[in-house]
Amino acid sequence: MTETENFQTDQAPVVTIDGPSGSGKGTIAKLVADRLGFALLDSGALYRLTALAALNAGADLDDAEKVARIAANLDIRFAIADAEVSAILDGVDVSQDIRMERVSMAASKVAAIPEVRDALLQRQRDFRTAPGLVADGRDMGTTVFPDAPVKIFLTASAEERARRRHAQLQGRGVSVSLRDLLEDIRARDDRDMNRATSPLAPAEDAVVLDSTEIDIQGVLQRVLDLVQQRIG
Ligand SMILES: Nc1ncnc2c1ncn2[C@@H]1O[C@H](COP(=O)(O)OP(=O)(O)OP(=O)(O)O)[C@@H](O)[C@H]1O
Ligand SMILES: Nc1ccn([C@H]2C[C@H](O)[C@@H](COP(=O)(O)O)O2)c(=O)n1
Repeated sequence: MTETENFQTDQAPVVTIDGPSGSGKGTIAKLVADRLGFALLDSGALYRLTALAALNAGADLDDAEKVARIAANLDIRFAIADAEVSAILDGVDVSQDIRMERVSMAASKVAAIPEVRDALLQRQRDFRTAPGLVADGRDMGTTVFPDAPVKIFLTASAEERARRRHAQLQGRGVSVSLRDLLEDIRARDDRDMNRATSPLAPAEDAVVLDSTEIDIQGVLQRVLDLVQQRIG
């Protein structure tokens, strides 16, 4: 890479969208990236891929050193076809597998390991590229891209997030109880917000957007307005 390309990459604007599970980060991040022609980072997918690789290896998820080694050596890539992003682990498309509930819970556990977060930090920063990046996760605005010009903290009530997830799963033909989903969401919120390293929290300079009563188009418009104000 030439010095000029490197400069452009380091300076490329980043829009960070952090928030709890099911608040709509992934949906909004994709729409915003499409509108702006920016690259997209789904940082949760990296934790999910680490969790799946650790489960596949039969690793004890409490073995921080081992799981961190797995995170540091992940053989992954993201492929884009028909506007859909697929996650490839060791050459296999695992896009569906990483969304399974057991992987979600495992991801939340491995994400609490500081050594795993360190191992994934540079990999996330490497997504920054011209003309810009939209990054969604839990610590995009606080830790990974603290200099981002646009930071959103997207939230919604736990009940509404459980309802959305329930509808999403039903749409895919997966039957789960709303009560179980709500419990699950609360357990993940608790773990994500209370871990010692990079806990889920709005950056000081983030705009907090509560989408409980705002539909997807409404949230998208608010984010685009903010991008217009901050980046032009
Ligand atoms: N403002 C909204 N109003 C209604 N439904 C929404 C809204 N935002 C997102 N959804 C729906 O909620 C579900 C969850 O959204 P999404 O997967 O984007 O959340 P997320 O924050 O990325 O979750 P996770 O962190 O668990 O990956 C999806 O079915 C999505 O279509
Ligand atoms: N920057 C991030 C992204 C995700 N995580 C954790 C939080 C979840 O428990 C898990 C999966 O994320 P999701 O795909 O649901 O967004 O990974 C995190 O700690 N930091």
